Amino acid sequence: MWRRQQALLRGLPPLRTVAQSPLPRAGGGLGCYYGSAAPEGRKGKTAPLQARGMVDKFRMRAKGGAGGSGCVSLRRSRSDRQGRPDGGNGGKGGDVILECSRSIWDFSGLQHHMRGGRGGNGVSKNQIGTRGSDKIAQVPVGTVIHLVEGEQPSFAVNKPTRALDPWDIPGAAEHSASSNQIDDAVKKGFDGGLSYRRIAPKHNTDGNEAEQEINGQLENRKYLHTRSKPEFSNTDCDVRTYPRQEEIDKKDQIESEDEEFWEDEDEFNTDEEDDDKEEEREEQDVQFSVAEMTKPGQRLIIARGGEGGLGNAFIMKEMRPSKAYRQEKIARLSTGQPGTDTFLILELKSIADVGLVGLPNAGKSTLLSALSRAQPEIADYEFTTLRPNIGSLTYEDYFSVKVADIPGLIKGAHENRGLGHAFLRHIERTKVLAYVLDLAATLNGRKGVLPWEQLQDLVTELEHYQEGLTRRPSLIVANKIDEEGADEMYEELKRRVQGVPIFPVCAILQEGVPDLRVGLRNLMDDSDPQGVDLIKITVQ
Ligand SMILES: Nc1nc2c(ncn2[C@@H]2O[C@H](COP(=O)(O)OP(=O)(O)OP(=O)(O)O)[C@@H](O)[C@H]2O)c(=O)[nH]1
Repeated sequence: MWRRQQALLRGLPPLRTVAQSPLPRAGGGLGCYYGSAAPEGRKGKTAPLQARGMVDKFRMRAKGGAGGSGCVSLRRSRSDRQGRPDGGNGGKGGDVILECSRSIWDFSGLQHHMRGGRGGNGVSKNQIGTRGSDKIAQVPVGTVIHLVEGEQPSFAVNKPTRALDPWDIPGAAEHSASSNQIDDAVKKGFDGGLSYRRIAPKHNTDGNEAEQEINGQLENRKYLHTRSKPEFSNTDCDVRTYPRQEEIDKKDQIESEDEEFWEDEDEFNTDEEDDDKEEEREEQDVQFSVAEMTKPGQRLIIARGGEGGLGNAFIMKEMRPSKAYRQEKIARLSTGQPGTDTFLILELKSIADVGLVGLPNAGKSTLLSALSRAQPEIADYEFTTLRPNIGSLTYEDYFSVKVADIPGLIKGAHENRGLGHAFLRHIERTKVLAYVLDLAATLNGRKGVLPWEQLQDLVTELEHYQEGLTRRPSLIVANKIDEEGADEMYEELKRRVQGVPIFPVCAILQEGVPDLRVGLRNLMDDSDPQGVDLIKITVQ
């Protein structure tokens, strides 16, 4: 479904869906599994080829932690037997954050469900509850986020250290940026309540908006009231009827255990039929590419923690509720807000300047290791490369080019043959394409494909995947020139393919590699570079 929709979006005829395909699923569909990421029941359905493959599409549900409950407490003393409210506000719930990291290759280490920590409950003596812990998941560079349900994710500004976060300091007077509950409640006031103090927004050092009282720190002020006796008294407000701290804790624990969020743990482990239904449903509402993670260290908040509930000290000072509604309002405002809920699809699209494309065994990985310091797996069998490898090529003037070695493509990859074309998404963003052709594929009795036919197959597959992809600046690497008879094959290739530069190379001995480096650089700088045109390839 996913592939079909992508094809439709690109204006191509829809490709066969996974369900229709008689061949094993090769990673195109949403929620596809590879290797260890696959649930038991599904492992048998995948080809052995994929057993060590990467997970480059992933569905994830995230929920911000609930805010802690505000405390309802009275401080009594000998001189004040009725006591006065001193319950602190609840702490904010933790966020769920995606962090871009160079050391992560795919989504195999992620969890399908993530949830921020719950904010701590407020405590007596006007102490604010602790902030819920953030849950951080590391994703690879090049992760694209599609939104199925929920709020748009937002990039986080540089976070303040925990020590500076006012929500972490018990009894701190500042309130969180989006302290909506406080703000709303204060603005609305209580029914029949007295005047309230206005809370003005301010910008704190980390760029987040914070709210602060105009007239100084909350805890430094006296308990202000227009009446002579404290309005909050045992008679006005029977503390026994309020949700006490222990009760709130107990209730919250039960709620969090009961929540559906954890119940549908098998949501992503259903069988293929359910998977397709799910994909169909998702298709209707997916918002594509709502965010992209392109720089290491970048942080994206995908689910926000809820605001903490208000403590009775704050409510009584700021809102001065009327007697009639007091209990009800305090009970409602003291409950922490739930965090936001999102359903996302993560997709990996590597970012590189040059994409090495070739049939299996053409020598792409060997070439990458010759061009850069990358050390991809190299072996004399097909599909050694099961995930894209990226190497960095640095020139004398410190100009740097990233080269991606894409797993081998075969004819019919768009119909899910071989590893399928799932990996082609990794070259969607490359600026330059380098077609690696094996000059020795048919030499010395080998039953391979002739180099110009290799090129034709590759170009056809790329065009099937994305129309116009092959118009990108391109060059040809004629590899394995050291083999017997490869020189003649190279000469024949030059006759049959026009319009793009061809570089004879022996990747294994690094011969011709310096010229190729220059060729790649020229192609990057060229103002009018050429792509490969099928018409300019003579096959017959
Ligand atoms: N003679 C010769 N052999 C080479 C050359 N370059 C690579 N090879 C050999 O070709 C085989 C395949 O090399 P790889 O680099 O793994 O090829 P690949 O294109 O990455 O293969 P896949 O991972 O299947 O996509 C290995 O045995 C290499 O040693 C070359 O320039 N000359």
